[in-house]
Amino acid sequence: MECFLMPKESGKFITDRSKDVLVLEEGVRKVAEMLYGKINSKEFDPTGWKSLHELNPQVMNEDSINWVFVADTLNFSFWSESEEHKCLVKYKGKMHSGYWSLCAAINRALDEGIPITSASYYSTMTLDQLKHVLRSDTDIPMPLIEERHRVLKEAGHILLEKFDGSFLNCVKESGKSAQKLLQLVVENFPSYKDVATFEDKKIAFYKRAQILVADIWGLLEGKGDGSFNDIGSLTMFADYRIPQALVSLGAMKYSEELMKKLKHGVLFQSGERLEVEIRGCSIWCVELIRDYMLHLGAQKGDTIENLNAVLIDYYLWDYAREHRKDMANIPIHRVRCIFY
Ligand SMILES: Nc1nc2c(c(CN[C@H]3C=C[C@H](O)[C@@H]3O)cn2[C@@H]2O[C@H](COP(=O)(O)O)[C@@H](O)[C@H]2O)c(=O)[nH]1
Repeated sequence: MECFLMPKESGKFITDRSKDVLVLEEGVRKVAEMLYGKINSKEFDPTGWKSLHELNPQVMNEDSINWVFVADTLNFSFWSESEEHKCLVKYKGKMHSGYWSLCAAINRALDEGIPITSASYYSTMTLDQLKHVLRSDTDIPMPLIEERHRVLKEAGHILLEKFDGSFLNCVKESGKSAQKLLQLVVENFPSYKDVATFEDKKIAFYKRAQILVADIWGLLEGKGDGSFNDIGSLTMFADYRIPQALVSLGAMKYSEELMKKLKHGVLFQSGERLEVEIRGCSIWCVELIRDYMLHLGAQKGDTIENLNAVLIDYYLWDYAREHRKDMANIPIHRVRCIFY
């Protein structure tokens, strides 16, 4: 079995050697102070996963757990060439873009009587059936539809073979450990194995695997099968939105060289040095933000209930969605892959 540095250690290893992405101590402190002011808000409470997002399942049951598994199996690469022309999915009278277009499409299918969250169904779906489920309400389709079809069928077959067709069985096998569930996911579901090589070191980001564990924790509000005693060991999820937010907020900085490529909309390859530096530095940057928030709490003598990289990530991701316009001067890095 090949051994990879886990995401946290990968983040540190990459940050210490990064040439085109910098983590800025001063900016980290500024963001930590901004977030500290929100520490008692809904956003920093596990119940926020449902109450803040109407498209997320609102009932804590096995169907919802299988909904999360399908959503996170397909949770990648929603960005479009142009902000004006992109895939949009209309659900209950509202238009949804990006990751939320996927959630809207899943809910639309369920409303139409298509059992899209049942492994016995999606493990044998045809490409045309999936194209119908994920159909856009604009003339721009959801990106990577063939890859989505491949990874969804593969995940469905494995879930049927190894976990009796339900992700709840995988969660139960983890014995309430986030790290155990993370390992079960990356060892059993190949499309979740989000790894790379950086300066001859095998590193892991495990973005979709970590967010899958976190979304189960959020759905179950950290209770029952989701009471992971080690949820704090997960890092932020290295996607293409959080780096944009971190640079926009001044906690991270790109070199002139890298900025030029981003502004030209260069297509990066998954695993290339610049892309790995962006993802790795984002992980470490959020680790430092969390540490500084804990330091602020200790200084003020506050007892902080829930503070972990997961809730910081969720907050920053929602923040980036709400401040899309303010962040327009910091382009996302464009990659087409199944990992994020
Ligand atoms: N780091 C991080 N990356 C996240 C998420 C989510 C959705 N999670 C929500 C669901 C429940 C929670 O309440 C979260 O609010 C999607 N992504 C990634 O973003 C990209 C899509 O972006 P856009 O094109 O703007 O929709 C794509 O790479 C996708 O994989 C997150 O939370 N954190």
